[in-house]
This record gives sequence, C-alpha cells and structure tokens, in this order.
Amino acid sequence: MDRIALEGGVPLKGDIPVSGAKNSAIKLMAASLLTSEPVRLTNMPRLADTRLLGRLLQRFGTQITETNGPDGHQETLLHTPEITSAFAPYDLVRQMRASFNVLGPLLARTGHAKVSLPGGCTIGARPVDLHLKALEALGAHIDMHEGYVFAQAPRGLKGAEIEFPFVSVGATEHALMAAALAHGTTVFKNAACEPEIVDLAECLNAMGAKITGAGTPTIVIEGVASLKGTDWAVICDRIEAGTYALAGAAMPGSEVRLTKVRPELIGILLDKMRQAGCEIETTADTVTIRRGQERLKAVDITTEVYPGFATDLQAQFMALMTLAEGESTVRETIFENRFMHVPELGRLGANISVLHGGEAKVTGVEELRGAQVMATDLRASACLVIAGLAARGETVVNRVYHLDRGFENLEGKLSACGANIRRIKGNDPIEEE
Ligand SMILES: CC(=O)N[C@H]1[C@@H](OP(=O)(O)OP(=O)(O)OC[C@H]2O[C@@H](n3ccc(=O)[nH]c3=O)[C@H](O)[C@@H]2O)O[C@H](CO)[C@@H](O)[C@@H]1O
Ligand SMILES: C=C(OP(=O)(O)O)C(=O)O
Repeated sequence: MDRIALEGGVPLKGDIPVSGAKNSAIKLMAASLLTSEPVRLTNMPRLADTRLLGRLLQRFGTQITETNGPDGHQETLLHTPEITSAFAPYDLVRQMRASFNVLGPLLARTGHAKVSLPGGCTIGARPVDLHLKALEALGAHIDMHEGYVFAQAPRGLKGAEIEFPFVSVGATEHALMAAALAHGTTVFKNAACEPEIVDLAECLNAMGAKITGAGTPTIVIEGVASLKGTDWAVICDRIEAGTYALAGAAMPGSEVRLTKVRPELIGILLDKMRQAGCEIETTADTVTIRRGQERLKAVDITTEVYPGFATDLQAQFMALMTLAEGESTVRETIFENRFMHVPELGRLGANISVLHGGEAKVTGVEELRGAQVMATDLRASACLVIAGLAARGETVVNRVYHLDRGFENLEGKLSACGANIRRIKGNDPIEEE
C-alpha cells in the first residue's frame, strides 16, 4: 500500500486549481444510465472512485471513453445504448457508498435491479432506509436478502409525494434520478440542498428532465418518458477547495490562491477561517488565503447540512485548530463516528478529547511533531496531511488509498506550492522496514 511522506514546516506559496467534485461526478455518471444516448462529462476528476464506478457501469453495458480535455481535465463519454445487466455485485458496491445510487437509474430504465448493499467511508452506520422508502413510494417493490436489494417496477415508476424525515444527500439524489423517468409528478419535501444536488438536477434537465426547486427543500419533478444525451461540466469540488484553503493556512507565512473555484460554496468555512485570523480575498472564481506570522485563534464549529459547515471539512478544520491559541469545540452532527482522526492527530502531539454526543474539545498546542499516522477515511487522510504540513519533522501517512478516492493529484498540487511531499509506492523498501 502506498504512503505519503511529508516534511512539515514549509509555508505554502502558489496557485492550486480546484478539480471537479467527486461527489457530483459519481452521481452524474450514474445518471448517464437513464438514457440510451451518450453523455459527455467534462471537468472530471481523475480519482479511484470515478474509475471504480466506471468499472461498475461497464458491467451494465456502458461504453466509456476517457480523453484529455483542452483544460487538462479528463472528459468522460458514457454511452449505455442498452442495459445488458442490472446486477451490481458486492465486490464493486462495497468499496464506495455512492455506487448504490445505480439502483434507481437501473430500475427506472429496465424495471428491475439487483444491487448489493453499499460500503464507503466507515464514519457511521450509514443505512439506506431513506433511499429504499423513496423508491417504494415511487412504486418499486423492494426485497432484501443475502446482502442484496432486489427491486422491481415492471410497469414503471409512478410520481409521488415524498417527505424525507431528515435530510439525506444520497437519498435525495437517488430519488431524483428515479423520479425523472416516473409517470406523473413527484414532489420532495425536506430535500437536501447541497450544490451537488443542483448540479445533478441541472444535468438531468439538460437531458430533458423537468425538475424545479433543486437547491431548496422542495423539489418538483414532472416525469418524462425518456431522456437524451448531453454535455455537462462537473461542478467544482467545494470539499477539495476547502481542504486546500485550510492547507494554505497551516503554516505561518503561507499564501495560496485557489483557482477554478466558486467561493460562495465554501462561504461558512471562509468565515470561520477569517475569525481564526486568516486573511481571505475572493473573486468570482478564485480564493486567496494569506496567513501571517501570528498564531491562529481557536474557533468553534458545528457540522450541518448545506449551507452549514460541511462534515466533509470537519477533520481538516480540526487539524488547523490543533495549533490555534485557546480551546475550540468541534461538534459533528451528521455522522456518529467521524472522529477517527483524533487519535492519529494525537500521535503528532495534538491535545484533543472526544466527549459524548459528537463533541470534541481541541486545546491548541504550540507545536506538532512529525510521526507515522494512519489514514482512517478519506477526509481524515486530508486532515493528517494538513497537520503534517504544519508539524516539525517528517510525517508519514499510511493507507493513502483513502486519499486517492477523492483528491486528484494531491502531491502534485501541494508540491507546486513548495510542500515537501512525496509518495512512497507500496513496494518501496522503506515501507517494508
Ligand atoms: C458520495 C457522497 O456524496 N457522499 C456525501 C454524502 O453522503 P451520504 O449521501 O451518504 O450522506 P447522507 O446525507 O445520506 O447522510 C446523512 C445522515 O443520514 C443518515 N442516513 C442516510 C440515508 C439513509 O437512508 N438513512 C440514514 O439514516 C446517514 O447515516 C447520515 O447520518 O453526503 C454526506 C453529508 O454531506 C457527505 O459527508 C458525503 O461525502
Ligand atoms: C464520506 C465521503 O464519501 P462516501 O460517501 O463515498 O463514503 C466523502 O466524500 O467524504
């Protein structure tokens, strides 16, 4: 398994281009199953998750062509003239939660599907009950045995009113794709409002769907008989952007400019960073982060659904707070087990106690020192990289396959800003020591 080694203590200086969003790209790829015509996705991030989903889609009969776009980003052409199999096996679905979202499109297009229960980051129990209830409300018959969901709707799906008992990004997206091809009108209440939902709804509309209200809690979908192909540029990755904004604040004297970004998507994070003492300037598509020589101040955060503080940035923000002056409280309200980075930050010398009820107290220390640490999930890995950038000496992050799921060319982007970071390949003798 690969590792990342970094020598901390170097201020970052330079530009970091933000890639297309993983959490949008994978849903857009799944949405391409809804049409027999080609869908071309541009601004695609090159990630383990998009590759893995590509392999899954190929099993259903999707032809995939990847090319380099004029802007250096990948373009992916997905074409599923016919669904040749509606079976998603455990081995592929267990590796990534969002791959479960192929169920709705397969069902809407063919009237049946057999999909394994999903895996993904182990940050909580993460059931799929809301996904299944929404598909049932749309008229699907659902059975579950041997770890698989068997879904049937031989006469097609029917529009319905669906009130989500609490906000779920995945369930909203899943039901949105299925409802696009249902007979009649579907209304969602208490839908998720994340920018990736808007990206998906707008792409579906470009494919001929009739969706209004995406980005608000009430979404109305007038089902259509079929969808057509389209060209669609994946929205920028607000979590990647936020991660590099925080990396740019890790060392005194840093100045990092994020490009190809929509600053409004990380508004709350930037406010918190300003409160902590960072200087931040934005234009329509850039964010510049300047960190002076002073110590940052402790700031509290509570994770919330969009537009609140993103749970996917909680670990990275905590990394910054480990060196801030004072005590900050980090409250995680979305996932019940998303503090696995805490003991790893402790190896670097951070002083954090996890309290009951999804709360952690971070008491800022004067210095972190490099150590061997283990990446436990995707965003926790990024948190360890940020802490490593600020630590004295060498930090080695093990199990970086988590990082490769969601960060395109992380070492390249950070090295371009002066970071002393390198990948140790799995068969490198240092790893065997
Ligand atoms: C691939 C992708 O886009 N992943 C994102 C998506 O995950 P994901 O779509 O899995 O997150 P959800 O919004 O669905 O989960 C929110 C909460 O609802 C619970 N829940 C969800 C569905 C369900 O059927 N039953 C249920 O109980 C979950 O366990 C969690 O506690 O949104 C999360 C919240 O912004 C992000 O952290 C993830 O990065
Ligand atoms: C939790 C994440 O991914 P997934 O939902 O695929 O596990 C994430 O992107 O931070």
